[in-house]
Amino acid sequence: MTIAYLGPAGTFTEAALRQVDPDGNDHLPASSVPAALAAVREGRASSAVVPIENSVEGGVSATLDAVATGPELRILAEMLVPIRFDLVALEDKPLTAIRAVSTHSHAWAQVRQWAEASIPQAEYIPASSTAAGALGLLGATAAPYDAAICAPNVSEAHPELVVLAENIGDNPEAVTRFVHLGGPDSALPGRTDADRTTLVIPLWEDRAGALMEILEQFATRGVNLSRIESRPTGNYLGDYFFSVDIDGHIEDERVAEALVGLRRICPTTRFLGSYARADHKPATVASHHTDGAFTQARDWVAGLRAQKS
Ligand SMILES: O=C(O)C(=O)C[C@]1(C(=O)O)C=C[C@@H](O)C=C1
Repeated sequence: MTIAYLGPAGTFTEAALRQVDPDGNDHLPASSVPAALAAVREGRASSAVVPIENSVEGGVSATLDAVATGPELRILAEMLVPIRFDLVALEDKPLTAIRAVSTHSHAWAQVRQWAEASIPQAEYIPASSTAAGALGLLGATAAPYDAAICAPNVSEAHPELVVLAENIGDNPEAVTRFVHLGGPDSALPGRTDADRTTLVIPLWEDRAGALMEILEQFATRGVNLSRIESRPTGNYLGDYFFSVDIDGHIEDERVAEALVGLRRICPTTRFLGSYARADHKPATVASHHTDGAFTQARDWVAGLRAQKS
């Protein structure tokens, strides 16, 4: 049961993976989100863990785009990881002496204010992950940077790294949401009282009111959206899809009814999964949007239709 993840060891993604598989060691580090997902799609891994949303930076585009096209995948679970960044180097030195610093672009976005105030002279060098940036300092060949920004557990695992500044994130409450994905035939996680469903909705027809028509499918069934982002398909300018998280499980009548409506107006709508929310926050459901209200109304219509001569 190999699990692929955005590696190497020491990334925040690995911390999320440890929540799913604390003692396992059949973990396959990948150098990018698409590479981790390709390992599942090509059968080299049974599942993968990747970041999907950060409380400061928003959706992780690499993940939103990679799951929107290509062979389908299913989200099995989500995990939350509190984000804490340290600045590390190979030797102790004043912050004013740092020439270039490396980290993942999402991490850089979360320390930007600190960096502007504390190391304004430093050039930013992107890394494929926070741990990859830090481990680059330890490589056999000299890295084109002399400091890196990573999770504290990287310097804990590699005592050669000196921590120059601790807890440098602009928002100390930052959290990243990760998802555990399997192949399209993965068993649907059971319904709890606090679930989330993730969808990809390509804009079927570019016309006035198209987005409103999509949103109406949720609004009229009492389904709350917790995230909506538009992403370019890459096909041509102005061609977009929506990446959407809604409160609830496909086994909830209101969610199932909304998906029926959605699929009618956007026939290429993609279901990415229904799974338990990591924060266990239950959806607020009005009495006329409960399972009972939907089945009662449906039974009423079925009864009327059965009265044929
Ligand atoms: O580079 C890492 O350590 C990752 O796990 C990736 C990632 C991300 O893509 O957002 C995860 C959490 C942090 O927000 C910064 C980077």
